Amino acid sequence: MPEPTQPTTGDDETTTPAASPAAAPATTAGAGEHRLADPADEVTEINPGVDIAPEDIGVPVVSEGERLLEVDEVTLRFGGVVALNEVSFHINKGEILGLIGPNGAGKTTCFNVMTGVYQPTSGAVRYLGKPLGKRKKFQITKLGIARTFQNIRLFANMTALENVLVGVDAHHTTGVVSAMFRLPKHRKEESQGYARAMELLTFMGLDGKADELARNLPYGDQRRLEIARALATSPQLLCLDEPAAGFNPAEKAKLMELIRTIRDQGYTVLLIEHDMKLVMGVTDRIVVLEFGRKIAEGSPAEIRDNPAVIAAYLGVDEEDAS
Ligand SMILES: Nc1ncnc2c1ncn2[C@@H]1O[C@H](COP(=O)(O)OP(=O)(O)OP(=O)(O)O)[C@@H](O)[C@H]1O
Repeated sequence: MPEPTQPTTGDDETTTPAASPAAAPATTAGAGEHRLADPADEVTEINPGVDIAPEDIGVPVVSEGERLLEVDEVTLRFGGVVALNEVSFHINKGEILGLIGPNGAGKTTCFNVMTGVYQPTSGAVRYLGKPLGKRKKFQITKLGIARTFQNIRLFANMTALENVLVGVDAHHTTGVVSAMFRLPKHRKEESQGYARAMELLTFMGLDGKADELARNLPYGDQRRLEIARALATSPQLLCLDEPAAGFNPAEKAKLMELIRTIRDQGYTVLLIEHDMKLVMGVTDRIVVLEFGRKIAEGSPAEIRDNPAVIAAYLGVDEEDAS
């Protein structure tokens, strides 16, 4: 994605980009070393918001199938570029929604608008019925929207465990004084946070890597660590930006299983992904963007047969594609 030409509205980005797919060795699925957690493992059960329930921080909880987030006629311009053009769609609690489209369609920009990186030029994003407004990134994280990045952003010089603890800390309620004097409430939060972080590392098959520096982890592990860190913020909505980039087919198949397991444990997932097999295999519904506009929305089967979508991907006129 190009460098921003518009100032961000969120807090400063403090993460250090980790090794890129080209710079780091890919994991070899099936090699045994970097196993994804088996969804059937009892120990891998996790609960969203296990430490802090959303209602504890004033966030209403919606039931399965109810509308969690709504993108309402959102337009975003970067100078002359209309990255999003009156885009509307919604995400229901408990579903896996795919956001697809050719390169430059506006998918990542959409994530950026939903997570407070950019303010829409017009339109609104509503979460649990309320506009996100000018909330900053950390405030949106606290409300329950977490994301991973197309280009992995981990704290490269921190261990896997420390990276996840950063996510857990987002919900800590004790302050500096409590920490300095190691008051009981702080110590309790700290030990709960540690347990939660280890639980998430186990869930992602990374428990054996807890003490390794993020930058030394193989590429596939870095991608899974990013998901663990996002889950550590106890989100209601998990946004994954091309989580399978750089994965081989076996790793993609495992990722698909993992995404399903994440949903089965109560999370709602929004997935940007170029790999059509993965998107078609794991999502309940798909929204398609092209040149910043929504061109289709429907079930994977409907999207697969949609002439406008086929045309967008093949780069031909819609009539020629039908
Ligand atoms: N910060 C920015 N400044 C200027 N233009 C931008 C910026 N971010 C995105 N764009 C432009 O907005 C459009 C949408 O970009 P975006 O990265 O959202 O597409 P995408 O669908 O995520 O693409 P890809 O699949 O290649 O990641 C593109 O034309 C892009 O060049």
